[in-house]
Amino acid sequence: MNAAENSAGRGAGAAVDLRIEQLSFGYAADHLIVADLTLEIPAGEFLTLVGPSGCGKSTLLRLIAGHLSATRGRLWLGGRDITRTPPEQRGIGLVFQQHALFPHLTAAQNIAFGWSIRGRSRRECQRIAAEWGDRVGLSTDQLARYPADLSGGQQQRVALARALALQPGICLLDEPFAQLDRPLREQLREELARLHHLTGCTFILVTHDSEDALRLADRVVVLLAGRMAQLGTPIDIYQRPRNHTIATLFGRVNRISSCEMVRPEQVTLVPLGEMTAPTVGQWVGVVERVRLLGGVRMLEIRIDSGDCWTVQQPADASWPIVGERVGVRPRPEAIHRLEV
Ligand SMILES: Nc1ncnc2c1ncn2[C@@H]1O[C@H](COP(=O)(O)OP(=O)(O)OP(=O)(O)O)[C@@H](O)[C@H]1O
Repeated sequence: MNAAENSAGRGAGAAVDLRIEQLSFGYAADHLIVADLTLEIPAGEFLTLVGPSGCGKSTLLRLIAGHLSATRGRLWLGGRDITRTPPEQRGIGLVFQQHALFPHLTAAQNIAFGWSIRGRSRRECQRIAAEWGDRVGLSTDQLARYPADLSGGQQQRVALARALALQPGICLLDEPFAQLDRPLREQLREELARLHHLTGCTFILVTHDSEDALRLADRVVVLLAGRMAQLGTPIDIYQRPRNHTIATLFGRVNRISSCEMVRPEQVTLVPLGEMTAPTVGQWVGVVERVRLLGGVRMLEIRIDSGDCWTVQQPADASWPIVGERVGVRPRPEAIHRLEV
């Protein structure tokens, strides 16, 4: 057993569950930012929190971390009531954008900082830093550098290692990769999934990137104006969003009627000559635009009724072309009814 695993630090080792009970909070007395939120997160779950800017995602994370105190409600971590527990005694790992690394400490010293202030020897701290540095993909050379001499991605790896090295039962991540470019984000997304698997820790990730949210999560919480608007598996949220606002957070939406929608990959294109009668469940439109997006071909089709639909095809499709008239036919089983 290594020093980290052998630790007696609060929450060290096993993942813990979190219960949020009727939690409310407002920066001003007359305006709730988090409103009567109840949620149970089982130990080891990867939960993502998604919602439009200003809906209260970071505020909720700060309440869980203990940097803000709830106006109403309770928080239970591993069966322990932590509602009034100071942040440093909650045993929660944090990777927040605003939690900068200590500039005067090397990457290795940053990673082992939590253990160093708990009295671990220098040698133990070095070993912990090497072990966690390796787990997050930092080289020995990078571990010896100061944060200012590391790239943004490397700094976030240090922040991740620093949070996870203490083996918290739960780790809160607030947009950790928001500042990074797309290829790096994708790489770190995969690494985050690997680290979640490796540590078994409960993860709560705030993100405005719907792809992160859907790819990483066991379950997704959608917050709208401080309230839980939907909770479900990624497939639930993507294919069966409760309303139009939620649907648009997670990708393109084709509206069939005021309360029915279909996703772009669930629409079949039909040559006009092969359109069947009667015409219920199919429409005709003209291709206005074709774009290659990663591995797919996206078409924008102006339906005769005036609506614009997005239809997804494999990247190597060559039909139809811009200006052509086509039939569009949503797969009946993929048509989803929204609450209005
Ligand atoms: N310290 C503060 N004092 C007063 N209002 C605040 C404070 N911090 C945040 N707010 C307000 O609370 C609301 C929720 O903010 P929060 O940062 O939780 O949203 P968010 O969903 O994380 O947004 P984003 O995705 O833009 O980061 C916003 O309207 C914001 O302006």
